[in-house]
Amino acid sequence: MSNPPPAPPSLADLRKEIDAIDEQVHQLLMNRADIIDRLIKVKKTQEVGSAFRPAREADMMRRLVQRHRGILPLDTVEGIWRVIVSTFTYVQAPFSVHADVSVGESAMRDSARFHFGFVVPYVAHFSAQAAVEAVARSKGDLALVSTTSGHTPWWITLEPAGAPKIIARMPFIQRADHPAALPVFAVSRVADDALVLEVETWSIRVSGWNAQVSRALSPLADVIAVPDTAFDGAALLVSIEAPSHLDSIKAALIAAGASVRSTALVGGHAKRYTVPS
Ligand SMILES: O=C(O)C(=O)C[C@]1(C(=O)O)C=C[C@@H](O)C=C1
Repeated sequence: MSNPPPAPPSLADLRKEIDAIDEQVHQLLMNRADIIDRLIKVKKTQEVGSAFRPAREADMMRRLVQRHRGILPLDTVEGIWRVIVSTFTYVQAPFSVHADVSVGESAMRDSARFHFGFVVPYVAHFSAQAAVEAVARSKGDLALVSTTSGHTPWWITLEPAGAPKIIARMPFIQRADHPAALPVFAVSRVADDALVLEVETWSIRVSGWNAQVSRALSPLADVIAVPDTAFDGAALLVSIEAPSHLDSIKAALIAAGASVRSTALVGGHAKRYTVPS
């Protein structure tokens, strides 16, 4: 005779298991905080201004996605880790997020809260220029601006040495129906060795800008263009990823009939990582 199947666990038993896991998760977070406390001294965060290390974060988010499985939504896991990592960034050196809400208040606020949580102060600005200028006046604050639209060439503020730079593009993990899908550049001052240039962002000023020149560039790079009617030209923010290169962009501009008046590297970010649907 076979034994009767074991009785299913009671609700109280399952809740005991959940309590034990919650305690472990909480304990592990406190252990993580202790490590951050030691890391502050090693990293000399206070001297540089910002503790944000976008390349490290992009890598952490990629690994998170790659090992994730099961019924827990990836959106939830990514959101939890964004709050953990950005809170520990804040704990090392407090900063504010200055967001350009001219591209849509709710989408920008969702992006700021998803990526930086509620502990990091959020400051709304009515233009990208104002957000970037607030960062330029600060020691380690960070601006969020759209990667796709520009009413003014705010990136010119980033040209001088010592000015803040584009340091990240978020979301770090792209996928269909991302809960904070608005593509944004993060602009901040970071240590030179923290700048990642897998994709370079260049400020390029051109003369002879027109639709044909714009079409010639679009297969080679992502471009935001602000036409400058006084000079028949434009201020461009061009995101360049290998195999494209600044020289190939310049050559394409010239071949299409434009001339290049100036170029300046204004930052960079990790390669875009897309989760297949
Ligand atoms: O690795 C670092 O440099 C850290 O400061 C730690 C940490 C984290 O909490 O994991 C926090 C901020 C950085 O942007 C990256 C990672």
